[in-house]
Amino acid sequence: MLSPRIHSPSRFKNNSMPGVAGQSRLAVSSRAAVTTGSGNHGGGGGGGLVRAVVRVRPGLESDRDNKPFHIKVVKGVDGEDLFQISATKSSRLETYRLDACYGEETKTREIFVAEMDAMIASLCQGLNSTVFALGAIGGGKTHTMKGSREEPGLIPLALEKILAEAEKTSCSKVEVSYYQVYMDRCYNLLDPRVGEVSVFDSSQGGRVRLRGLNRVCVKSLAEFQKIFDDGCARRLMGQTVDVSSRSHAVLTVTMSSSSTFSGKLNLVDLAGHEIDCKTCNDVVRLSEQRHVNKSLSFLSNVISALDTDESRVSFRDSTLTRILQDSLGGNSQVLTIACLGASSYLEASTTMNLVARSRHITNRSNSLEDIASGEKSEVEAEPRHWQESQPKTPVKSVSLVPSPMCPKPPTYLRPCPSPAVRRALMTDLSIGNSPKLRAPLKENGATLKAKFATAECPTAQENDSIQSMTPPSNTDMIVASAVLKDTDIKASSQKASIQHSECCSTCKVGHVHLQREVPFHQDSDFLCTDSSGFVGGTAQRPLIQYDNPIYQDDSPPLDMVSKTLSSRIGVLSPLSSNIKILDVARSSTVDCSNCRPADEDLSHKVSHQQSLLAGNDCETPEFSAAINSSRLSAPACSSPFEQFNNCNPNLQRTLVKQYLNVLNTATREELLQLKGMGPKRVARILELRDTSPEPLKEFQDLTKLGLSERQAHSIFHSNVLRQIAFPST
Ligand SMILES: Nc1ncnc2c1ncn2[C@@H]1O[C@H](COP(=O)(O)OP(=O)(O)OP(=O)(O)O)[C@@H](O)[C@H]1O
Repeated sequence: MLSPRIHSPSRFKNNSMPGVAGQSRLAVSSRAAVTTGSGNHGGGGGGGLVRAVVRVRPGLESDRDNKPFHIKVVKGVDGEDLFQISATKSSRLETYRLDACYGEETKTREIFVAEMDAMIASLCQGLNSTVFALGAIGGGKTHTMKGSREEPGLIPLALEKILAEAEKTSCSKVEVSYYQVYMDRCYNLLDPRVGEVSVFDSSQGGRVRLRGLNRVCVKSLAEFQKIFDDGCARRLMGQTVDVSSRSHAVLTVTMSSSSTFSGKLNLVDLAGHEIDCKTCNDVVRLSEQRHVNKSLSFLSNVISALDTDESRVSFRDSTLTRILQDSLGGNSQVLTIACLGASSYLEASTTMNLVARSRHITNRSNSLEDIASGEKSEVEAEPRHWQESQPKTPVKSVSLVPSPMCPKPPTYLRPCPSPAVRRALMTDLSIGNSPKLRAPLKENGATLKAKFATAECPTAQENDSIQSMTPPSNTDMIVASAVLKDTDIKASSQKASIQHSECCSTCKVGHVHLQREVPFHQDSDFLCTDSSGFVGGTAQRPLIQYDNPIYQDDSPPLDMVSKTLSSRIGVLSPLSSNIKILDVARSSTVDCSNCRPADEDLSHKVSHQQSLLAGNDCETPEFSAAINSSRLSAPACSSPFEQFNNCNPNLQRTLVKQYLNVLNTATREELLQLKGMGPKRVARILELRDTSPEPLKEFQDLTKLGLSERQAHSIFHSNVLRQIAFPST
């Protein structure tokens, strides 16, 4: 069976929907459902009309042995019932103030009675409502909304009830439209001939009009079921995990009477969010998923803003929210159902955050009960103490885009660093740069460097427990204290191992891609999209994915980045020394005497660190100066290739461009003077030039000359880099 279990709460509340007095949640079996909240919509919010509930589906055959998380109800400080989702294999847990929780045994009809009866009553009075089923792929959204013949979903149940109500008031007309929003474009599902539906603003008071969307009048459930089934068959599905919906499907039911009112009910089966790297997606799939995740983030922003009664709600950020605008704002009711399957803890918490971001109360990555001894707390306490005593330094170098939507720092978001910073991180992504830190790491049998080099990553299980070990923001301090306390090898070893764990904790499976880690300032608000499209919010979500990393879990980017920046920026060195190095480098005289031995450098760092601790010198080296200094001071003793890697990326690009330019334009004689260019290769270049004026545009184009990549590098190296390093040769 699936792990999530609903622990019955000690008390239940009558939790009524507006418009229907006395509608009781007790209609739902106490064994399977839990309700909390203050009795109004949006129990945790500002008294808005947003209800956030969770439905946990039973385990399927494929979920066997997969117990990624538990859900339980706990008592809040003031005695209220709170929902807690906790990882099975670690002590990570998050707490939300939700309105209800429906367990594995709850039938859709029970949810309908509890949540939607009142909505339909409101519809009859001319109010608009929207129901969203949201969750990861395979979470049970379609089962909840559409259902099956054996267990009809909320859509057929709603239609059944609406048609019954319409019959009572003989003048009411029930019409349905059905469309999908795919890659932010709207398509009619009832009439395939129409194709794309145009969304444009109407001249009447900010309303949105949909040109090409037809409404079909339905009189009986059988009639509706046929239309609906046809529409469902047209919905875009992917084959990645079983059959998965790749678009948001919206069924809009309009109930109107010629004289009095016209209410609208939107029933939305959202596309599932997913961590794209898990499924080795192709380009189209990635793009689809990116759109899905992005639109879900925008929807979450809207829900959160409505829930907290914010004065500005950004409906226009995505097509879906733009279309649904008139059924979300004002006095419309919104019901969000978080459908949780047996996905990972991360996916479950992402779902919860998307649905109930503004109800997110706590987020703990470690729990004292789970810590066998006090050892870890001590290890954490020291860096924290150190951190508190320090001025904020290197991370501010990374510019962050402030988000107007995020009142709290979203823990899963990290801003993308500039390519230069990424490169800098990549080159220095090794704690092993410090011999004193390397020693304890070696002692532990696994240096970070080795870890990264061999691309070893913790397993999912390890990862969860790793994440629970220490809060992310401590690692930088751990690095610092490890450098400082060289006498305390044991302590350093402990700290270094924690640091190592954190650095690797961003991925659960597969390999590590060095470029994926990006700086993250936890004290800042910012808005950033990742490759999978998530935008803003406070959801626990992994984010930036460069090239082809595989990650699954929330990560401590601050630590790793602080660490790497520390080594790159030279934050532990005094400004004066940076300037000195810079000056030496600028003098353009390559002199090995300027390269201080590592130990000397370290002692320098230590002495500066000690002076920092003593509060004597709080100066922070300029980021750019430090970058330059480390780049410029290094090459004296390094190979030309290392120099090339160390030099400014713009310079690298320029050199490559110049080199290719020479190959594209030089005469035959000039080309023959180049190293590695024999008559055959030169002839090939001239041949290529006949076909195109600029045949070599990229470095990779050198393979057109019949060179392997290695040969191309080697020739480039001998022609260009040697000239830089040893101009006299
Ligand atoms: N409450 C439930 N009881 C029994 N089976 C369920 C329940 N919820 C979901 N399932 C089953 O789980 C599987 C996945 O559910 P479903 O297709 O509804 O997921 P989904 O969230 O719509 O996925 P996707 O985003 O990929 O479309 C289906 O086989 C469905 O029958």
